[in-house]
This record gives sequence, C-alpha cells and structure tokens, in this order.
Amino acid sequence: MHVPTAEEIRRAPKVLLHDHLDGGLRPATVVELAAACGYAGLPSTDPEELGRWFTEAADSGSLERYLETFSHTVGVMQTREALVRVAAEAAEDLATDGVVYAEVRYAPELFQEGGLSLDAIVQAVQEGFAEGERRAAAAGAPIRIGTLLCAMRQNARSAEIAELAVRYRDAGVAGFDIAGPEAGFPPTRNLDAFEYLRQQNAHFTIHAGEAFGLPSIWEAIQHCGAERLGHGVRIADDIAVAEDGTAKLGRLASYVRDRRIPLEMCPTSNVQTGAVASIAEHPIDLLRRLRFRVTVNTDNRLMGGTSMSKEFGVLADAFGFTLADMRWLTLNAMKSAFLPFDERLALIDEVIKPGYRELGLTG
Ligand SMILES: O=c1[nH]cnc2c1ncn2[C@H]1C[C@H](O)[C@@H](CO)O1
Ligand SMILES: [Zn+2]
Repeated sequence: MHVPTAEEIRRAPKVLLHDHLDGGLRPATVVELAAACGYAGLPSTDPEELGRWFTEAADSGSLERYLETFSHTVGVMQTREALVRVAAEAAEDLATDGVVYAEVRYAPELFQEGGLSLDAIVQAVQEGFAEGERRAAAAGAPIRIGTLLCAMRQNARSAEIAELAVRYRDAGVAGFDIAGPEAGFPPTRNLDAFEYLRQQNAHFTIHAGEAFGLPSIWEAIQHCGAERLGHGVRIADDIAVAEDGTAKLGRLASYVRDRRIPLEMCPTSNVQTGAVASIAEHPIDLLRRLRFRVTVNTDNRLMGGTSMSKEFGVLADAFGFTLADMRWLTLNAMKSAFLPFDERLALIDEVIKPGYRELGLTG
C-alpha cells in the first residue's frame, strides 16, 4: 500500500484526544485579541512572524521553556468574548483539517486574571465549541468536540477543578487531566482529586512519561488510576529491543499493553520538549508494531506549527505509515475517547469506516 498523499491524509477522518485550547490559537487571533484587551507583551504583532516565534521558542528542548510560551496565549484569553472566539475557531480549524471528533483541554484556573469565575469560563468555552460545531456543520465538515478540564500540577487546585469537571459532565465536559511541569510535581500530589473522580465514575487522563520517566507513568496508572496517558513516550524505557528486532517488555510496559491503556502520543511536541531526540527516533513506530493502544495527537498546534494532518504526514514520511495504519490509529483513538460507548460506536460505523472506504480502503 502506498504512502498517502497530503490530500488523502486531510480527507481521511481523524480523531484527536490530546489538544490544548491555549496551545491552538491562530496567530492572527492572538494579535487581534492582544490589541482588544491591551496586552502589550507579544514578541511580534505580525501574525506570520508571531507564528514563527511560537514554534521557534517552543523548540527549546525543555518542557519548562516550552510552557513559558503559553504566557502570551493565556494572556489574551482573560475575557468571556476571547474564550468564546478561541473555542469556536479551534472547532472550525480542526474540522477543516478533517478531524471528526476531538477532545480539547484547557485549565480554567488560568483564565481568572480578569475576574471570571470558573463556571463562567467553562460556560464561555462550551458556547464557543457549540458555535464552532455549528459553523463546521454548515461548511460541510461536521465535528464533535468533547472538553477536558486540566488542573495545573504546580497550583494545587485539582480538587476544585475535578468538581468543576463533574458539575459540567452533562454539558460537554468529558473528563479531567493534570498538566504543567512534570519534574517535581508527581501526580500523587492530586490523589484526592483522582479519588473523587473515580467515586463519581468520571473519566481522567494524566500527562505522564513526557519530561519524566517510568516512575511517573507507574504512579499515574497504579496510584492515581489514570485511564489514559498523556504522551507516555517514556514507556519505551521499559522495552528492550534485541539486534534481531525482537522486543522484550518489562512489567509496566506489559501492563500498559495488556490493559489496552491508550497512549496519547504527540510526535512534534515530543521533539520540541526534548522528550525524544527526533521524529525518526520516536517510539511510536515500535509501539505500533507491538500493538500498544497508540493514538496520534497534536498537543499544541500553535507551538508546534502543526495539525493532525501534519502529524500523520510526518509519520508517513518517517515510518511509511499507510492509510490502513491511519485508520487503525484513528479507531484506537475513537475507542479510547471519553464518550459513551454507543456514541463512540456510532462515530466508528457511520463516520470513520465509511470515510476510509471512500478513500479506497475496504473493511
Ligand atoms: O505537553 C505538555 N505537557 C505538560 N503541560 C502542557 C503541555 N502542553 C501544554 N501544557 C500546559 C500548558 C497549558 O497552559 C496547560 C493547559 O492547557 O497545559
Ligand atoms: Zn499536552
């Protein structure tokens, strides 16, 4: 089977589980919102130059420096109007790229500098997603968005944010996550939040195994009860590959594979933060061959200068991923979504499989 063309990749239905709202703004929107709210700190007010600045600054080789770039997006997202606009545009941009279902995440606690309450923030973002879904449907590219609420690892507000996620579970909030610097902030600092979510039968994922290795993944799964792993790239540290290509899995890697724990892999972001040295050295291909529950994600479209299509394009170039691989990865993602089972199945049977059939894939 041939390596897909850029247009085939764009047209193929895609599912995105790991995308940050404050990492996906259009550069022109950042410039306009900054002017509207009097934010004076932007490194450039030329959209093209600003877009370049984000990708270059984020290309730092360190998660901490990568995260510093968010001060400019968070800085212009402190009003209700800004949140509605950014959310609507995110839904539109993902739909244009051929994404049919996306879980978009953000940390409500970061948008309170202008006095907004946590509830007002969640309501504004939900309003924006609904507007974006309407515009996408009208443009002939329907998309469904689920929201994940993040608590920031360094802020110790996770119990409050977990309660917020549960409060809005019937209004489009599909789950919870913790994000931010990994080293020095183990997920076990938030055990009360995870305990509460489990008691409420609520879903959560945890950023783990990105800037920190196996202990972080082990804690996220075995102490906190994470259903999915944000990144999880370092699980490769628990796999030994012999010269003849055979792989031997350690106990943790075996557990992750046996339990079908989804890995939300973000290749471009992993290179930018230094979690892996290059795309060619990314363990995603090894993990795919070993049939881990691998998914492909953008993480931050602005900082990575990326999109779902670009991520798949890069993987097709580096590893020869075919449309059949794309479909497998997309089905993995849809099966792993924090959406009710019947709705996941409907998207698989009515949208994803027919979409790949249209591109000539049988089955
Ligand atoms: O890759 C990441 N690892 C940890 N935290 C991240 C990553 N990408 C974005 N974030 C942070 C910065 C955002 O402000 C926050 C919520 O979206 O999540
Ligand atoms: Zn992330």
